[in-house]
Amino acid sequence: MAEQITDTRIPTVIADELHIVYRVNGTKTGKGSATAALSRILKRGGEERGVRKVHAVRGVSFIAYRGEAIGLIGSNGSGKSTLLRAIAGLLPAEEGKVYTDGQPSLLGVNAALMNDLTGERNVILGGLAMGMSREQIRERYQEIVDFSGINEKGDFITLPMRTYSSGMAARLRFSIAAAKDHDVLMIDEALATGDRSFQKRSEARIRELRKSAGTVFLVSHNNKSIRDTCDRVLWLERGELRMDGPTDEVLKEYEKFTGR
Ligand SMILES: Nc1ncnc2c1ncn2[C@@H]1O[C@H](COP(=O)(O)OP(=O)(O)OP(=O)(O)O)[C@@H](O)[C@H]1O
Repeated sequence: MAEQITDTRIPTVIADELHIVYRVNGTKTGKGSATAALSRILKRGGEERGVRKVHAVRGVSFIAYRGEAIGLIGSNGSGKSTLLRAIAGLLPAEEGKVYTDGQPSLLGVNAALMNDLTGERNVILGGLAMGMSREQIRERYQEIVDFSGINEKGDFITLPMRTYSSGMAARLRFSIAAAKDHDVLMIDEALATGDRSFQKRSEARIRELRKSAGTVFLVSHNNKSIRDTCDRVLWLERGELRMDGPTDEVLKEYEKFTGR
């Protein structure tokens, strides 16, 4: 008899046997030269010489559901950021597929705001980039600035972002992204950069975002942040999914692996 389907959860992201490969040019002698570039252009078909492939994600499959907060862990270079960028549609799949419900938003520490513009202008720019109207941004503006804590030590919001410390800039980026309810919000290491009180505020906001029915992915090397925010963890190692399960179980194995 056919098995009855009782799963009523709503999938938001499906990765099906996903492979991501980077191609790096100019890895042979004469790398950056104009003649090397020209010969690359002139070469047709086959694998080009001097092009190195980096197979960063190798056959990863999982289903994420609405209301879940999923931690992504793994040692340096294991493919966490690459996987997030692929889910956001910023990298093409070499093989396999990613399906998403709605537009995923990727919030990286390097998310592109304009360094020469003031914090104020960047709040507007970031809001518009996320699809908010000017009206919505105006309504939320003070909330974003207060949440970021940028103005706690003076009127910094009217200074260009290049005058901010890396922690201050990361806080502002997080605050802008967190001002909107997202279908799928992906956060790459943002929590590691703020100070402890800001980390606590952002963890609370992540929990709220989850409640408003979205899915949150969090990449972090801070096991405590993962423990406090996520109920499920994906552990990547050398581009492969080594474990997928409840936070406590996966972190226990991961801590054994890393010797902590
Ligand atoms: N733009 C790129 N071009 C070529 N290779 C890349 C590129 N970005 C990342 N890689 C390679 O892909 C692999 C996975 O990198 P990725 O940044 O996804 O790892 P990560 O798990 O996020 O690492 P970390 O914890 O250090 O941030 C690494 O081997 C890295 O060298």
